[in-house]
Amino acid sequence: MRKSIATVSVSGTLVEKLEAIAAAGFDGVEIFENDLLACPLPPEEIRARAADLGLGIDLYQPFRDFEGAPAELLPGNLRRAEHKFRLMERLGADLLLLCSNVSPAAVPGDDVAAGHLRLLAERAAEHGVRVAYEALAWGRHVNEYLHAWRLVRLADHPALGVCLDSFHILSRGSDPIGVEAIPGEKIFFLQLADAPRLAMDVLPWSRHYRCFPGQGTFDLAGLLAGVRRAGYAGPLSLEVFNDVFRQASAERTALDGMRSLIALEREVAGTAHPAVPTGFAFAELAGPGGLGGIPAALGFTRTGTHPGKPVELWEQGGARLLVNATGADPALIAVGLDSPDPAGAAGHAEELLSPILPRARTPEEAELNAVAAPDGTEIFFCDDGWLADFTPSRPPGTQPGLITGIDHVALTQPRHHFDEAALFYRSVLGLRPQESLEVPDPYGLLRSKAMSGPGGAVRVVVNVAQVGADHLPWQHVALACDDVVAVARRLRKEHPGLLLPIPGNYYDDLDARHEVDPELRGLGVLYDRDEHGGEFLHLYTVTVGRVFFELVQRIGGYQGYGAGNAAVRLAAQHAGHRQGVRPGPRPAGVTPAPL
Ligand SMILES: O=C(O)c1ccc(O)c(O)c1
Ligand SMILES: [Mg+2]
Repeated sequence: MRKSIATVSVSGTLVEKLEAIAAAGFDGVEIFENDLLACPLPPEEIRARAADLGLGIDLYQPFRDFEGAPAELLPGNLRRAEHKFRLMERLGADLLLLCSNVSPAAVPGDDVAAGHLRLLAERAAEHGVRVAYEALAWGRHVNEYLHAWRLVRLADHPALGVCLDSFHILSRGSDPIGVEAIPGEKIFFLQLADAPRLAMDVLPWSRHYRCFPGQGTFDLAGLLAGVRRAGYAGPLSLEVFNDVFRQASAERTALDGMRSLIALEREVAGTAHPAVPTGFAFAELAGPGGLGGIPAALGFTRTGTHPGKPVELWEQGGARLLVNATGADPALIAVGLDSPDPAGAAGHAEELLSPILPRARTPEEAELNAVAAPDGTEIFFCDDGWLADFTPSRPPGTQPGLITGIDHVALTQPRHHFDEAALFYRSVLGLRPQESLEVPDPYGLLRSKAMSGPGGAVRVVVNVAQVGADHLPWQHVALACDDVVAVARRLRKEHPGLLLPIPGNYYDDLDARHEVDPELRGLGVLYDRDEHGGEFLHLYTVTVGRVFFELVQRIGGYQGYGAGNAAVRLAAQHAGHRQGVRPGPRPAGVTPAPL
């Protein structure tokens, strides 16, 4: 379907917005009035600029506070409308969006409102303009889409139809099934926005927190399927008011919007994701100086070396780490995911605008494709072939140990790209959002979202500094094990400096909440319990460069991440860093081993 986006959804001047929108491949735009008013170009030139960029002007908006206005305001309102119709002729736009009246002065009564709508449609038709009437969720008398449709039917004019906006429909909890009762040709326009579930009034929720489809919690695929069944064949148009998008790169936001529409169309078509990853193949760390000896200290064995690159393979149980000696500072630089169909997964990623990264490869090396996650981490789609690229330094066989695999990786996002990350992991990798929360940090606030694949085989936590530091420094690899206490005992004895010290106050509070093994206190093991009795024991290493390790033990089906302990962990990490090295940004020039 034709794809459009409202100019309000991206940052910049009107011309910058149009350029970014065109570059992302959109067919059209909704011109938002504020963007036009602030633009130094006359409407004819805006029209020409859009045409040069290959963009149609699908809609001009918003026109406000018209239907049901007190009688004495009608002449002035019609005068306003005439001006806008003439503007639209200059702009080459033939569809005007009318928002339902929000004025406290608006009078109730469907007959009056429908009469006004008819009048507006008659005047519009004289200019070759059509009017799409939208029920704002906070409209004074009209705030339900089916009410807007009743008025359109009453007004009964060919130049009048409805504009459906997913936010106004779904934020109020209206049943979207009603869209199927509206004849497709009377749905003049469809605006799409998602939103996180927030307990707040609909107006600030709409004006500050909308996001692209797939970034929030609304069932947009269900709504779109219904609108299509109704026979709607017009554009899918993103209309997102979002405080972060207003600051972010317009190019990146527009591209992300396009990705969201492609993913939505695939979801409606039932081709959402062909090859959801089934596990972690490896985590690759830039490890100059061997990561401070942490892999060996944690019980990993070096099992192979790459013949052509300074990369070592370290294994324990089902966990594999690649330690890449390039780079200035330790960091997590790539993640390998087991894929049932690596080629299909790579093709899917490309369709979702995540290009396969260029990679130097000798003919003997396994063919392996990677895409860049929003934070720059390279995500590889793997089958078992890549292991053969390493020259074994041991006889083959599983390296026994207490660690059994990789439980999750936690990545930190650039400040403006948290929603982009959620959409990337959901649409490109097929992971589902699981847990979203805010964690206090001594110097700010961290926002965190866990995404996971079927059965929790792949778990990715994305973090972003909500307030405070511009770019959160730390990433981590969480290793699964069957007995965290045994690991902790051994580390305490053999590498006492490796474990992150946890304050006694934490254990006093833990004792107040749960009866736990008193040994946890001395070992620095943290604890959580869920409402089903599932338990979580975990511990942290100190940080090297940007990265640290967590060891986790899940008991009784626990699905979380010990979120309640994250604030204590962050404070302990900051304390450690004030005594030692401060964390730096991701080292420049580190290229993941293109296996
Ligand atoms: O917040 C608003 O005023 C507003 C304006 C135009 C729209 O299409 C909309 O959905 C909301
Ligand atoms: Mg709207």
